Amino acid sequence: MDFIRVQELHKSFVYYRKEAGLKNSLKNLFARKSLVKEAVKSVSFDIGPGECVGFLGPNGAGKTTTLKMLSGILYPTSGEADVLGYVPWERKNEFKRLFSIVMGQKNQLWWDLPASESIYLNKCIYDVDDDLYRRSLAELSEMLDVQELLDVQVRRLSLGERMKMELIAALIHRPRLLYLDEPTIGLDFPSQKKVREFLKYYNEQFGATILLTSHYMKDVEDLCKRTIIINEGSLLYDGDLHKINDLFGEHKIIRLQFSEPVAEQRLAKFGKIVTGDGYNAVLELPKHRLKEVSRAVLDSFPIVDWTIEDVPIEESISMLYRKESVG
Ligand SMILES: Nc1ncnc2c1ncn2[C@@H]1O[C@H](COP(=O)(O)OP(=O)(O)OP(=O)(O)O)[C@@H](O)[C@H]1O
Repeated sequence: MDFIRVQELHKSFVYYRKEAGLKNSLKNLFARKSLVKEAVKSVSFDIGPGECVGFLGPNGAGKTTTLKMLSGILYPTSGEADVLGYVPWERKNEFKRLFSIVMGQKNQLWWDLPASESIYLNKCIYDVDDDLYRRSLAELSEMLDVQELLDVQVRRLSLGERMKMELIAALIHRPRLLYLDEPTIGLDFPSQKKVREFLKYYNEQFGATILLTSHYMKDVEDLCKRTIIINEGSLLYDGDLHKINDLFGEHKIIRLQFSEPVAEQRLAKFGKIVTGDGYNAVLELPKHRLKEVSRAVLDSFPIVDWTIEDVPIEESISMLYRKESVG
């Protein structure tokens, strides 16, 4: 049975344009111009139990709007969703106990109180029994290495420490489903890594299902085998993250370093020059030309070093955003 089933989900926002100035404010009182933004357009997908799925798209693609509908914060304009057997926007209490949503850009903890107080409040709201609460708090705070900080006022914590507390508060009732909206935004690399390791542990240890949005590709590469990509509200791709490269024909990258400058015109006949500054160049070419081009390049230029790599996944995803749809 599917854990999340989304069918033709659609969300339009009606909003009003308000021009600046007192005169325009008065004019708006009598004649407001309404505009419609279609944030999510007939999106459908299924997610199975225990899956960890990356939910990607450029700014304004409709990711947060979709997550808000799937957690019952927003009503859709049309379409259906079944999440763990519930219709999210009916907001049944039993449903609310089964999931958590963590937003990297929003603080859900009490700012002036220690994180332990907000965590305890969630224990009471979710009616977590004392034994499970003690075990979960000890386990989660140890995993995230923040035991010493639980009793520090939230406003005195660093961004990374606060995000770890947000995660503990969100997971104290052991939800089966976790929506994560940019959980590593603004964190330094060690904190990003720690949060990723922790999410992996939570997914594996408790079989939790995770739907993750992030603009850091490393988050998605480390955690999610499957990726759903949307742009301008429409679904563009649903599948294996690393198969995105195949959509554009298999290409490879050759990275070259020369002992003396090489003119770009001489390189151009071997492939598309991605970057080049005389002493270094990056060429992109179809995989079937790899052998022939490698040999020719090695014979023709004063090579100091060279490597062959896959096209970076970010590059393919940007190409996907620029295309209207993929057949
Ligand atoms: N309440 C609202 N009223 C009008 N338009 C809205 C509202 N909320 C969101 N939008 C618009 O809907 C579109 C999708 O927004 P959404 O926040 O879902 O994007 P996103 O994919 O999460 O983007 P980001 O990566 O920047 O967070 C945007 O163009 C946004 O301006």
